[in-house]
Amino acid sequence: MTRVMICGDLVWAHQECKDMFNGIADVVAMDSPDRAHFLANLKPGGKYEGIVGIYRHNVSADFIGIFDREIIGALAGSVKWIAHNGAGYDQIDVQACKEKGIIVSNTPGAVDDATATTALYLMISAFRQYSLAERNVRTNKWKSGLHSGKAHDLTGKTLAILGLGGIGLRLAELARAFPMRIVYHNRHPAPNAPEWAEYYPTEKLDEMLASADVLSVHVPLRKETEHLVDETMIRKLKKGAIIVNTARGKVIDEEAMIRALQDGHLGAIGLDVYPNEPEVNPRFFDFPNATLLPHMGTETCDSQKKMEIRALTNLKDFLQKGAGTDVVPELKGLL
Ligand SMILES: O=C(O)C(=O)CO
Repeated sequence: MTRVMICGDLVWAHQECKDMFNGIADVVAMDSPDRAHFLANLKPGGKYEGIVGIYRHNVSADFIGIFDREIIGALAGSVKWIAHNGAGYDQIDVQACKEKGIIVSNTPGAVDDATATTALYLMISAFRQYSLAERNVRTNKWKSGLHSGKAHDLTGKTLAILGLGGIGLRLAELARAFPMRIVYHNRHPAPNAPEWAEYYPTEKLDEMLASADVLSVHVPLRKETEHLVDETMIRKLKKGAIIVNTARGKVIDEEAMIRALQDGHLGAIGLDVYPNEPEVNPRFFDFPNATLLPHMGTETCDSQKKMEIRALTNLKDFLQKGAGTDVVPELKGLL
């Protein structure tokens, strides 16, 4: 029987997994305690021999590390599909997969609600000083250090979205309810952008930044997007602007962001992601105007179940129809 591997525990979709692969594949759990054990068991005679597809979750990196060139190189020729659970697939060396003819899929759509509401929470907290206010209550400081002069309504403010994909679009819809003015930058106009979302192409990016009260980052981490939000971009925001990041920490130059908080150019920040998670730069703890979360963009049972099912469906569709629907853009040409 065909074999597929679950690499990183399933939490919510056990029954769905059983139903989906019943009669079409044996499901093998990756239970290696470390990378050496994993690599050894990919070899002929090892417990993962003969697998053709892999369901992968980032939690597996805690044991075997990320799917870098070493791991991709060690996968048997039988492996043709990696169904990643998550929107961001920066923990998989997609170029190495391409060279080996392995397709990678992700779970766009399934993450949109939970991640957009996380960005919304960070934005509201940043505008209204709610993070500091909560810290105050817990330490018996009441309104100490809270000034209405530093807090703002969201109504009428401009939200600039860097990367209007599924998450950015959901955030735009939520923020529109205040109402906020919505502007966005993509390399090309987003095909499903509503008419009220104003598009700023690269030539007009500076204009967008200068008009933004808050910049929310929603681009995937790739070589080209590492430190995309750099000193220059941050300084083009108006004084007192807010930055929110629920995408990936490395998309922003963290040192530049800290400098801009220190000299007051940025009014506040809201972060769910950091360059070297789970480490958080302790310098952020000194800023009363920083709202910080431990990467919980999709930490809801509803969304995580959707994500597990979407990743498993990609794997099942690969087995039954030759391809899943959510192939990552870099590999679409391989099909
Ligand atoms: O889906 C992703 O890429 C995430 O980061 C989940 O929070």
